[in-house]
Amino acid sequence: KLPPGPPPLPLIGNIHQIFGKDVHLKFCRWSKEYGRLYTVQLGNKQALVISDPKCLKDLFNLPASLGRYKTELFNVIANGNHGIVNTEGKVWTEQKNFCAKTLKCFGLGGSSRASLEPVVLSEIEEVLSDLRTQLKSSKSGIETASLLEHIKRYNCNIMWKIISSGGNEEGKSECDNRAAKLSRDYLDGMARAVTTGLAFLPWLKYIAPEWSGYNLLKRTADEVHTLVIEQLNERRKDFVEGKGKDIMDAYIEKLNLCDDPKSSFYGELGLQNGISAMLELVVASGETTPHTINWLMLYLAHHQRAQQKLCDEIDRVIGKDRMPSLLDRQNMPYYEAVLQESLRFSAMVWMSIPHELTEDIEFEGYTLPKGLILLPNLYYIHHDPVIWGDPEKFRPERFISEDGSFIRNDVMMPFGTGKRLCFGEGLARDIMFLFIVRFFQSAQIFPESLDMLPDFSAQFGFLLNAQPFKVAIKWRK
Ligand code: HEM
Repeated sequence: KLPPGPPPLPLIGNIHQIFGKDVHLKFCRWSKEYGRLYTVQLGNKQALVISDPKCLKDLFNLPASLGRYKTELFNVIANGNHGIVNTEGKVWTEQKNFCAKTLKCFGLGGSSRASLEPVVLSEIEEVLSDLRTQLKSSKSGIETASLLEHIKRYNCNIMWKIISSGGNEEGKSECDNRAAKLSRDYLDGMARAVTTGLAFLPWLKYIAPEWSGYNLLKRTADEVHTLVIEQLNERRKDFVEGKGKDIMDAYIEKLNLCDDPKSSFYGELGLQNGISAMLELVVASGETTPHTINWLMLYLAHHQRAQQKLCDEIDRVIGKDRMPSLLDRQNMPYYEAVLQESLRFSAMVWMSIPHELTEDIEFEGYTLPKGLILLPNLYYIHHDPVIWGDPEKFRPERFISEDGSFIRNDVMMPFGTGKRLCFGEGLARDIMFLFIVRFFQSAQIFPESLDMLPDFSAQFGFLLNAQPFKVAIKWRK
């Protein structure tokens, strides 16, 4: 017996009710009506929606919930079941552990921290310099700019450096020209696939491939696969063992050395897994990190007091003459609170990435069958009035204690929870910290005019993104 939920229609189930925009709000209304666990029917599949943080944690810590529901959203980029996001069992464990380890090594927060931090800071200087030039040449005389494209370029340049360019200039232009656009196109395809229902009705790809977003996903995935294969083959030619400088090198070495036919790194399958895993890193980071920074910018343009408090903290901890360093983070509780509140309020990855049960289990008095889709209602969890009191208010102070320190709150799960949570969290937090802190060390932002900033309603898709907006920028002395 499964928990109750909205009554389904024959064949399509509840799909007609979750079609179109703002579906996250519909799921929240059902959470209020049916409670912390309810069932929806998505075509021929049943899904359990979990809207309670403790239930979600308990469930996602069980090995049976580590399966992944294979939607077209990731099938195409994973070229079937390769890589990390779309795999389970041995392949998932091996690929995820390897990627997480190499990210630590070549990302910002690990052994290469000392070498990558200045590179990241110089990327930020470039964004600031571009903004200065753009604003000077603005004919209208109003110094306004949309920041999102700049932030995406910054993030993508860094990701591409970590994955495939080892920080050289060539990699950067490659990224600018192709990978950034491809990851954006792919995310657009994913957004379309969520609103058209393709995410849960795979047969739509046969009857409406263009309209459903499938063709966009497929075209983009094919192109980006070619891009990575080209690079990988080029690199393999003159690869020197032990001299790896990025994730692609680490993969080449691993593939070259693997002689165990049972390993997910072996032979042609190993190559497929490696390519999919690297692409998934680009896709998984390409929009999430920039849109989180973008939401934070929008909130701070609205909330000038919070912005001023952040600037004061930056001045106090870092000052005006020195560049920020990741080590400063531990001394900046208000920054941490602003970011945390932005992650909570936007609840950008609103339904996480669906899981699927790999075996029957007993849970909370119900028998949950193998194959059941698991949908974490992260939007509801981050907006539940019982937990937050005033969830519709942007209020970083909810994460600050009386003595001014940062309050960790276990209910926050913007990166998911359990054994399958996002392993890019550390890197995302590092990339965001350096950008946000250096930006507000240099500038302050204001609404273009009071009625020009959008409200906080989101553009609905796989992610909840802010509506396009511009801000006025004032450089700080
Ligand atoms: C603010 C930025 C980010 C947010 C909010 C975010 C959030 C999430 C969430 C909610 C999941 C689903 C977890 C689950 O399945 O239970 C996820 C998975 C994932 N994320 Fe992130 N993420 C962010 C940045 C990144 C970055 C920078 C990377 C790569 C370096 C990354 C790589 C991944 C991968 C590969 C998965 C799939 C993990 C798996 O299937 O085991 N993410 N992320």
